[in-house]
Amino acid sequence: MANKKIGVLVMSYGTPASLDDVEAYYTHIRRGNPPSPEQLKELKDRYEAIVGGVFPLRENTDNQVAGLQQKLNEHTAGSDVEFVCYQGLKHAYPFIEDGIEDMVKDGITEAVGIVLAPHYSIMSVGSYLKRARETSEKHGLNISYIESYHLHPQLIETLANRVNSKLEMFEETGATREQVRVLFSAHSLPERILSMGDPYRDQLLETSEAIAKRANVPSWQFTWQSAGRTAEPWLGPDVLDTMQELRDEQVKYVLVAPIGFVSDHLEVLYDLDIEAQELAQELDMRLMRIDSLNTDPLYMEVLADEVIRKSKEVHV
Ligand SMILES: CC1=C(CCC(=O)O)c2cc3nc(cc4[nH]c(cc5[nH]c(cc1n2)c(C)c5CCC(=O)O)c(CCC(=O)O)c4C)C(CCC(=O)O)=C3C
Ligand SMILES: [Fe+2]
Repeated sequence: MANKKIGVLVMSYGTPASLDDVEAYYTHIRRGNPPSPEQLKELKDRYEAIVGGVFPLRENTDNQVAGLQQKLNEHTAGSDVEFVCYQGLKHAYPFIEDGIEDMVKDGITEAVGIVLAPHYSIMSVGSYLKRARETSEKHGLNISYIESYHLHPQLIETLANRVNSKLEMFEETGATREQVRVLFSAHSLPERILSMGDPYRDQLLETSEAIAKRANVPSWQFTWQSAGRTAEPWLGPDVLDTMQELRDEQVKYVLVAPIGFVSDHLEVLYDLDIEAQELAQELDMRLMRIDSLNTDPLYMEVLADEVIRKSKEVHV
């Protein structure tokens, strides 16, 4: 029988639960400033284009948390430790603060926090951890964090498999591996993160390089996507500009691998599958993307392994 319960705070960006929730969600992202009707319509249109009436995005995260819980149970069966997962979202209910308060209510005193994003940035993971830290301190919860896991061997393995299987699909249609340009991509952030010494870009390049090596990718480069529309400069080049350049280089086959995202989100289903795909048609280019990890057992193993390792370090 388990006599020690350790809480696991599973954090992510959060996605609205329905089309009606988009306004409140967007207002939260904009730090309480409601979007203009035009901005709201534009975002709602993007969601509508991908969900077609149903709204499956929240389920992706719910399923990942359930998958991690199950993996952790497998690992701890018969031991005296039990892990209990709680969700904490940045911009939607249950918020990071709610997850921590639920743990405290359940009598949990020790916890590990992990984010459903492998790469650390002050502006992404860093801000999740800051909020978790502040709320935990208020409640006297002893919580430690996994900041990144961008080179975890099973993460590289499963992403390399996904790249490989799409390269094979290209080969089946008559292209050679050398003719396919693999574009590793991630969510852009404001350029100023670089002068802040942020590890985000370097970690993304390390993941890309490790996958390229393991999957024997002859031709690849890194590009950004989904930049915000604010006045300040965001990291580039953007995937759409990169595709224009590839056309000038006569590249006909492109495989995009959005390694900064771990499940099917707006950035994958809209920015890549609709927007980038439309451009590919215009450029007479064949564009594919790797499947998202979602509840991939190897990804669940990565998360469980990180949580167990951290808990052994801190909560012996
Ligand atoms: C680094 C990063 C990740 C990856 C790491 C991580 O996962 O943390 C990420 C993920 C996500 N971003 C998401 C959605 C949105 N992000 C926005 C806006 C912004 N993202 C930013 C950064 C990131 N975002 C930033 C700096 C902004 C500007 C405002 C702000 O400072 O926050 C906006 C506003 C409108 C727009 O600009 O499009 C939306 C709707 C969804 C859920 C989509 C769904 O529902 O499927 C997910 C997974
Ligand atoms: Fe975002």
